[in-house]
Formats: sequence, C-alpha cells, structure tokens
Amino acid sequence: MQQQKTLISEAARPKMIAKTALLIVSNPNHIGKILPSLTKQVNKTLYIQLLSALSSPLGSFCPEIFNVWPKFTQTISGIYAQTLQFEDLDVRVLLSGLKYKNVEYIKTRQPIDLVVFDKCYPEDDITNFIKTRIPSITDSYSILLGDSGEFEEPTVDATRDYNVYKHSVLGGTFDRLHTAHKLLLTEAALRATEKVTVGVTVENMLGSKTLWELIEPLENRINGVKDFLEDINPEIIHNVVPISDMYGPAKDDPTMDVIVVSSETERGGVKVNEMRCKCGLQPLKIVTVDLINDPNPSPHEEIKVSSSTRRIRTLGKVIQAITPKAHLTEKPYIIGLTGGICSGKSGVGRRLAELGAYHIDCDKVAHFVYEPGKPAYNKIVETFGKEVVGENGEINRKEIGAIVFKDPKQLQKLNSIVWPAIVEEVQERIRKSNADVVVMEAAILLGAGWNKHCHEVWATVIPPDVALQRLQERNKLSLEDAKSRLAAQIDNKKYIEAANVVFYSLWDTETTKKQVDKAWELLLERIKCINT
Ligand SMILES: CC(C)(COP(=O)(O)OP(=O)(O)OC[C@H]1O[C@@H](n2cnc3c(N)ncnc32)[C@H](O)[C@@H]1O)[C@@H](O)C(=O)NCCC(=O)NCCS
Ligand SMILES: Nc1ncnc2c1ncn2[C@@H]1O[C@H](COP(=O)(O)OP(=O)(O)OP(=O)(O)O)[C@@H](O)[C@H]1O
Repeated sequence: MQQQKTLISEAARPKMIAKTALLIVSNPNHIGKILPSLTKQVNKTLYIQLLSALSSPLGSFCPEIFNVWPKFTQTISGIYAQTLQFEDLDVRVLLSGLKYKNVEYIKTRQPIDLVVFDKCYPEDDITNFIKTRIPSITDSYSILLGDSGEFEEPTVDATRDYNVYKHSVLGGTFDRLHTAHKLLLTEAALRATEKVTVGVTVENMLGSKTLWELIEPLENRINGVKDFLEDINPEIIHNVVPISDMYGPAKDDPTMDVIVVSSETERGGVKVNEMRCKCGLQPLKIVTVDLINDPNPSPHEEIKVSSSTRRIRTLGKVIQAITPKAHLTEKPYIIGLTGGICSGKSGVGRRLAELGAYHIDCDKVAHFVYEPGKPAYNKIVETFGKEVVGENGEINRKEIGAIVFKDPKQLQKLNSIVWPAIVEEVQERIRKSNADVVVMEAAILLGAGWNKHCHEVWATVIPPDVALQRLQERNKLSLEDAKSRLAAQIDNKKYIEAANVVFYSLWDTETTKKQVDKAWELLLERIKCINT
C-alpha cells in the first residue's frame, strides 16, 4: 500500500483556502505545532475530533479515562488553550465520539472541505476513512497530513469530581462566543446525560459592560450557543432561553442537577442555590471552571479572554457589510463620518486627513453657505425676515436658533434651505479635489439622509456620561444645558446600527489613533479590491 507523505508545509497547501476543516487528532498535546500553518488554510471553522475516541480503522486507543466523559475536560481545555491566539477561527472540539461508545460517524453542521490528520496514514485507509466516516464531506475536499501525532495518555486531575448528571445548567451573555464560553458549554455537555439548559442575558442586564452597544442581539447570541451545542453534542437536548436576572430557570427547575460556573461567577452559583433552598428545592452541584487568560491583551483590554476585548478588537474593522450603491461612482470613495456631540469626530477626521483622505467638515461648510452672497443666505432672509440678519450683515445664528428650536416646522424650513446648499457645496469641493478618498464629517449625516451620498458610514461613539462631561468642559456648559443638548441627539445604538465601521474614543487619543489607522489600512485594501 502506498504511503502518502504529504506534510503540512508550504508545498502541500491546497490551492483554495478552505472554509471549514476537520482535524483528526491522535495527539491532542501537539495541536499547537500544526495550527500556525493550518490557520492559513482555513478561514472559518475548525472542527477537532480526537481519533483516539473513535472506533476507527486508522487505529483506536481506549484507555480507561474514555469511560468517564468529564475526565476529558483537561484534555479539551488543553486543546482549546493551544488555539487561543487564533481567535478569528471558530474552533469546535466534537464530543459525540467521547461520550458514546462505538460512534462511527463524525457529524458536523458545516460541510467539510479540508480534512487534516496529525499523522501519516496509508492513502487508501485515509480515503476509506473519509468516505465512510465523514458524511458532511464536500465533493472537492482536500487532505493534509501532519507529523505530530503519537498518542499520549491524557492527564487527569485526580482531585476533581467527575460525576455525570441528567441535566446541567449555566448562564451568560455569550456575546461573540469565545474559547472560555466554549469550555463552559463543553463542561456542561460533558456533565449531562440528557439535557443542557443555558440562560442568555437580555438587554437590561448589559448596560454596565464595556461597549455594550456592540453586543450582538439576543437572538444571535442564543443561536450562537445553540449552534455550538448542536455541533459538539447533538445527542442531548439543548434548552437555550433568555434570562432577565442572574437566576433564570435555575432558581426553580426541580429537574436540574448541576450548574457550571467560572471562578468569577461561582458566587452566582451559590446565590442560585440560596434561592433554590428558599423554594424548597435541592441545591445544584456547582462545577467551577478556571478562568482562561488572553494570550496578548493590550492596554484597556481585559487580562482574561472576554467578549469586551473582542468588541474592542472590532473597532476600526468592518462590523457591517458594505452594500454597494449603484448611483455612486467608484472614485472618489466617500466615507461619511458621524457620531454624537463630543464623540471625537473631528479628531478622527483630522487623523484621516493626515493619512491622505480629503476631509470635509460639514459644520464648516454650513457656516460657509450662510455667509452673505453664498447660496443659502438670500433664501434664509426671504423666509425668516430681516430680523435674523445682524448688524454686521451676517445671519445671526443665535437668533435663528431661537426661532427654529422651539418650532419643528420652522426647523424643517431652515433645513430644506441649508441642507441642499451644503450638499451642493460639498460636491463642488469633492469635484475640485480630485481625491481618491473623501471623508465627509457631519453630526447630522444620518438625520439629513446624507449617508446615501457615501460608500460607507463610519461612526464615533462614547458613553453618554463621558459625552456629558466632555461637553461641559469643552463648551463651558452647565450640567442642565449639556444634558438637554445630549437629549436632543440620536443615541449611540442608532449610530452603530447605521455604521460599517465604529470608533470608540473613550481612552487616550493614541488608542483612538490606532483604531483610525487600522480602519484606514483596511479601507485601502478594500478599495484596491474594488479597483482591480
Ligand atoms: C449573571 C450571569 C449569568 C451573567 O453572565 P456574564 O455576563 O458574566 O456572561 P459572559 O458571557 O461574560 O460569561 C459567561 C460565563 O463564562 C464565564 N467566562 C467568561 N470569560 C471567561 C474566561 N476568560 N475564563 C473562564 N470563564 C469565563 C463567565 O464567568 C460566565 O460564567 C453570570 O455572570 C452568573 O452569575 N452566572 C452564575 C449563575 C448562573 O449561571 N445563572 C443563570 C442560570 S440559568
Ligand atoms: N480619544 C480621546 N480621548 C480623550 N478625549 C478625547 C478623545 N477624543 C476626543 N476627545 C476630547 O473630546 C472632546 C470632543 O472631541 P471632538 O471635538 O473631536 O468631538 P466631535 O465629535 O467632533 O464633537 P462635536 O461634534 O461636538 O464638535 C474634545 O474636547 C477632545 O479633546
């Protein structure tokens, strides 16, 4: 039989990057050796199946620990720990082969287009294995073979309790499902013979979290948890429900046996039990998982792996697909930059100008079109009367503000004069600039509907309490005045919903600059793709 010698190396790379790969592992301790090159070949999901847990023609090992599922916790934590630095890859360690004897098929929800073995096997055996064991394989799959797999006995912590129960429970926000979440869910699945219940926090529990506005909608978070559990252990029931307090269904469900927490939420587990006692129910067994630390936290990021860090890392990147607008020409590429008062728009605009964009501040353009002899001047005087003209012949903006801010109809009239004049002036400046990239900065971008003139919308946000403080300091306003200015604008969530890219100027200006520099670099790549 001919031995296939392909190793994971530059030469052996399949031509296409796979969306989903399945790694069949005989040595879970050495996955870290394969991952750096493997992560260049797969860009979405990496399933991991321990070969040693399968009855397989490629060889099967069945040491004593495979009869007690929760003993896998340490092995699986070890596997995930080796994947931590590849956070863009969705890694999923499959449990069915571990929990149930004589499992023959490796079932995955995503179709597999690359199969990787950490060891060389005869070619015929591999082909046969793939055909008979992986029903979700695509027609055009590729194979890679590594050379790190010789089975090593997994380590087991003899002091831990490895009991299994019918029904396990856990809770969380589960925003951007990360490695620590996956380990908690895995522990819950390993402990349960029949059912896992997961409580997912609803919006009223999220307000204190960093960048809470970027937390995914409840439905997405629930679906993320369900999808993961269905992949790793489809054989048990997954009951994933919204919770609006820290107890969720765990406070009064008599069928639950065990709650899985981390060392930071252990106290929550104890409180759940206190509540159960009040309801006359048995306390839940508490299984505590250690905290997992982030391999490379930056300043302002948490030491532990966390969803907040993942949210921070999206700043400057595209968070919402960019819809092509057929009515816009490819060049210049126009970015609409918007955000609330004192959110840092001007700072971001200035940095983009330093990087090479043609920056137009629409506030300044508005001042320009009000000037005597400029497009809006005569119409404003015709509409609002000579009273709005000051002694110097210029429009008195305070005077006109007093008229329009107490009467929405008058405001609408003013906007219908000034907005088109601004757009016309902006377009004229863009034409003259001959720029490749234009940044059109406007607080009212969304309200005025100017986003239709932009290829992308970028938004700056800060928490309302910080905006309040900055506004008082910068504009020398009283607390009351600053509050009413803030109350009049749309909230951060609306900006974020409309934005393709978001900046958060909460920290020092250097951190904001880094977000902008990243956004610029990624933008240039995008535009290059469009132009080539
Ligand atoms: C109130 C709760 C649910 C809110 O969840 P939280 O916002 O903390 O969720 P988050 O998505 O951040 O984390 C979910 C779970 O993963 C754990 N976790 C998060 N990061 C890490 C990490 N780096 N390492 C280990 N565990 C981690 C959390 O401690 C938590 O147990 C939670 O904190 C809690 O008190 N849980 C214990 C009680 C419980 O489970 N109640 C609901 C039962 S249905
Ligand atoms: N990253 C940052 N860290 C600390 N302070 C900042 C940061 N960015 C901006 N600021 C401060 O916040 C205030 C508002 O910034 P800036 O003027 O850029 O906001 P803006 O969105 O353009 O405001 P407006 O629309 O109200 O004119 C300024 O006083 C600025 O110094």
